[in-house]
Amino acid sequence: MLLGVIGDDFTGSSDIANTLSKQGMSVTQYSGIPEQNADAAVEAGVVSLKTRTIPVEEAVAQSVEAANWLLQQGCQQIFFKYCSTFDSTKEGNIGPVTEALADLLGEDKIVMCPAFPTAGRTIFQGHLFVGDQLLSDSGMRNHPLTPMTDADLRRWLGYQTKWDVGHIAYADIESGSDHIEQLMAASSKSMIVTDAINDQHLRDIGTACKSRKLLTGGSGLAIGLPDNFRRQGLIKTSSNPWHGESGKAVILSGSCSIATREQVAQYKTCGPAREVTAAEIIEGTTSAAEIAAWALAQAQAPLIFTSADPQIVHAAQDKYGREKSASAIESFFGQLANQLANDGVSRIITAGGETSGAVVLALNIDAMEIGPEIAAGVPAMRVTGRDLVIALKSGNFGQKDFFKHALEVLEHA
Ligand SMILES: Nc1ncnc2c1ncn2[C@@H]1O[C@H](COP(=O)(O)OP(=O)(O)OP(=O)(O)O)[C@@H](O)[C@H]1O
Ligand SMILES: O=C(O)[C@@H](O)C(=O)CO
Repeated sequence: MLLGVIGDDFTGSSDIANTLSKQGMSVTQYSGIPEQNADAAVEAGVVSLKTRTIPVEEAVAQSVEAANWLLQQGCQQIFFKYCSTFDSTKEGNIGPVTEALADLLGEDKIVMCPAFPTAGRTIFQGHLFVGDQLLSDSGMRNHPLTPMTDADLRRWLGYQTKWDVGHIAYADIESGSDHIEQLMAASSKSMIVTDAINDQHLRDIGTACKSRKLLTGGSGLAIGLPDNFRRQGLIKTSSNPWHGESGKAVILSGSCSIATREQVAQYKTCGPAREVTAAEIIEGTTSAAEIAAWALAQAQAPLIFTSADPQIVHAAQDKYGREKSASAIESFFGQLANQLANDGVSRIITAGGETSGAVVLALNIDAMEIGPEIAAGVPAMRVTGRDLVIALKSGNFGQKDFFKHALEVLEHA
């Protein structure tokens, strides 16, 4: 294994696995830290954790353990993947996890670059944009767990770390990889926010970081990394033997992002859909078994969703508590997925990082092989050793008809 990635959620992990696979690396996504060694053919291993919103100490401990496993597999470089919208609170976890990984690896200049221009996330003068809006003006200001109320990455990261936070601005990034490499070499110990508004910027930053032991960012930053290994003759050309599954399918959506709510609304016009509320789950007026029975009785792939508008989410959080509502809903989706897989469902689409993590963990999935891209940042995946294909959609990703399109790719491609 050449490159080791630690993803702070499961959809983000499949996002970067998709990027690396498209750039020609042989990639496997692991669910949690594997107990065994990786297959020798794996060139990039992505360890998916569910650490984005757990307490800082736990996120740090799990990330360090994941890094140690990846180093044992021979990785030359570690990439800490977080969200392209920098999802975190003022307390962490991005800063503290980066500090701990830097200490482990002996790295003291670390790029912090969540930019993902393909999905409309760009960084300019240290500020993160979603399309033409500042992050703090975008739907992310209402995120159920990590409301992003400040677009200045330097300031937000500054709350989370004792390290100095540096910045390489657009004009320097435009000057290319040698210049970026020199600026990094000349800087003192720091986490360095790098502007990036297009893929060439990300390629140049990636090239400039060829000798760095640790990088951090969104999947966009990974675009230039396979070439660093390819130039050293370390990447083998591998074929990607993907095949889909034609059996029963289900869509599970716990994401409350604007994009997902639009996708839910669209799917409701053409397929069976059932909303489950936080109150029904928490007060036990419905159950995973009941919803599974409804799902299995549908002629077309059913959508089960808790996705709701911000005012509904806030009302549930005020009544039951933010953590309690999130964990009850996540555990509901986990039980539901388990029940449906036991009943023969072979295509599962999930929306939302936390939701996807809960589902993959409940299904006891060890590893997933990366197949064709369904939408930017979302690959079709095959669960290793099982007749099960899966797509984990990040909350903000995908076009309006994503669910219908994903069902087709998982079946036919
Ligand atoms: N109706 C609801 N009321 C309260 N909380 C909800 C409701 N529906 C979902 N949630 C919770 O909101 C959180 C949504 O986070 P999730 O990571 O799944 O989606 P996302 O943030 O849109 O996706 P991503 O992390 O990929 O951007 C989950 O913890 C989920 O359980
Ligand atoms: O970077 C992104 O936006 C996604 O891969 C993600 O992490 C969402 O959970």
